[in-house]
Amino acid sequence: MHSTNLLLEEPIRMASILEPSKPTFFPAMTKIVGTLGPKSRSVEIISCCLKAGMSVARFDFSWGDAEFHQETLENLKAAIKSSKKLCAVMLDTGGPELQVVNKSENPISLQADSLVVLTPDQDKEATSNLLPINFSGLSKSVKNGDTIFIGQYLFTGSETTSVWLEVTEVKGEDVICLIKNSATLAGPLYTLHVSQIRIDLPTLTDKDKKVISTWAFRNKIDILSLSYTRHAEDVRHAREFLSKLGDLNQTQIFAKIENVEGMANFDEILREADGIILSRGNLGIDLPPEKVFLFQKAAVHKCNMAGKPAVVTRVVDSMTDNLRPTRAEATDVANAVLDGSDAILLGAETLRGLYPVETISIVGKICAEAEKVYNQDVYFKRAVKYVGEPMTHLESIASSAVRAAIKVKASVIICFTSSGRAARLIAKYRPPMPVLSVVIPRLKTNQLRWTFSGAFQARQSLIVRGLFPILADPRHPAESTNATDESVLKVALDHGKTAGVIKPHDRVVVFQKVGDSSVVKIIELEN
Ligand SMILES: Nc1ncnc2c1ncn2[C@@H]1O[C@H](COP(=O)(O)OP(=O)(O)O)[C@@H](O)[C@H]1O
Ligand SMILES: C=C(OP(=O)(O)O)C(=O)O
Ligand SMILES: [K+]
Ligand SMILES: [Mg+2]
Repeated sequence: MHSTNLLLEEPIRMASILEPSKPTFFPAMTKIVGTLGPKSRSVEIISCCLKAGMSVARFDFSWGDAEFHQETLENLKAAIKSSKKLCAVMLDTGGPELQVVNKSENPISLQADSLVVLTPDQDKEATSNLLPINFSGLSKSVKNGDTIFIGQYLFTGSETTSVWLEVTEVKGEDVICLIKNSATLAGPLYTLHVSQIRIDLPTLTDKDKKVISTWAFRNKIDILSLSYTRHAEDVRHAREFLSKLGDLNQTQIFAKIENVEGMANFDEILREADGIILSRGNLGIDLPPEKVFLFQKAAVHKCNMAGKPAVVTRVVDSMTDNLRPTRAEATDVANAVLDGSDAILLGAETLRGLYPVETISIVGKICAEAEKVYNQDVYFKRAVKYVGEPMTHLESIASSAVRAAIKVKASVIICFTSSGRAARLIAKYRPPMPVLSVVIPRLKTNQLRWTFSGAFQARQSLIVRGLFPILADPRHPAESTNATDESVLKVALDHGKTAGVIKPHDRVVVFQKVGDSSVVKIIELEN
């Protein structure tokens, strides 16, 4: 590989490593998505999560019912209000997920070198030799020698509750497997992953559609996380479904790449999706271990070049019950940032972990350190080269804004945006300083009522590295006149000052569109 692929500012003085990190108003430019569940659903804990740096809350419908998630969401709203921190809401679908059906919920011990039968007959009791599952097509999909993994929901890999099976025989609808390691399945939800096998179920299931048209519709979710996306068509289909549900036509779709089929169709999926989640939990099982990092580097790079957010999952599993991550995990978080990720998604750590707040805080600190040595210069040149010439006016000005901000050592970039597009384009060039994206609402009508756009767009930028949104007052006219021009800018500057990112005599780069032209201006503050 070419040496410029090392996206690290060099050289680093060893002594500088020990310099304590300066406290900043925000933990990191990289965003943190927290999965909310039993250990992270009180107003108090969620407030602490927000203050520690969580900017997106994930509600995973693989698990829990709508009522449970609604209660958590109401608490999230209260926490947002009291902590004055913005947070986007992400709904994660169940999708074609295979599950063990264990009605009694009694623990089941599986012995290495014994046989176990997977059966679609859900009336049967789960035992050490028989596991009912929620899918009748398994016997048609697998063949002898295939590998099946069964793990607790949000398995971390370090439990003694995960088991590997090898298919030895297919008998009617049953699949007979050899147990490769001893394990005890204890807990309410166990998922199955069959390595590199296509599961003949729709990506958006009937259950998912029901949840979206009720829970998601009621709560106007910002981001749909589409589990097990395998084709661009999956994204198009989900988009069409959302488009008929009122405000959900503004919801973004993040495709979760969880298996080799999604990986093989990555380019076309990326074209359709608004962002990508690298679901390393499932993908880490589908791929041979030695290939996981290659996928990550290639996928994050493609997302960066497309200017679409890349989210990496399963980073500090061991923090589910430990106060410190392992060395490998801490290094992995930093590498995800150096690879160019926008956000880190926490699963078991925040959902059922003992230390949800500490986890967010430590991950934020690691991200911040990695950002400091991220080789923006190499990245910038690569991004410009990738786009080629001629660039669109907007992209040319957006990248120039980032360059200007670096050259004049601006403390922030202020970007006016309505759709969020301009802010995302600036973020694409990975400025080392925060971007305050001032979202200017647009008045729109569906012939029944007038509404303002902007709220979705502001929250959706909470998953993009470096973007910090401010929703402008809708009473300001969208068209910038000289009078409003200064006033909205002043609100943004005041916001930056209160937040501590802008100080007297700082330089600030402002990006805006005036009429049809994109404009960058550099302002030097007096006080
Ligand atoms: N200084 C300013 N004060 C208030 N509004 C502004 C200012 N500068 C630009 N705007 C408005 O912000 C909006 C930005 O939206 P737009 O340029 O369409 O961005 P995008 O392509 O990101 O949606 C425009 O309506 C523009 O008139
Ligand atoms: C986040 C993941 O998926 P799930 O929704 O099953 O947690 C993953 O596989 O990494
Ligand atoms: K899920
Ligand atoms: Mg998964």
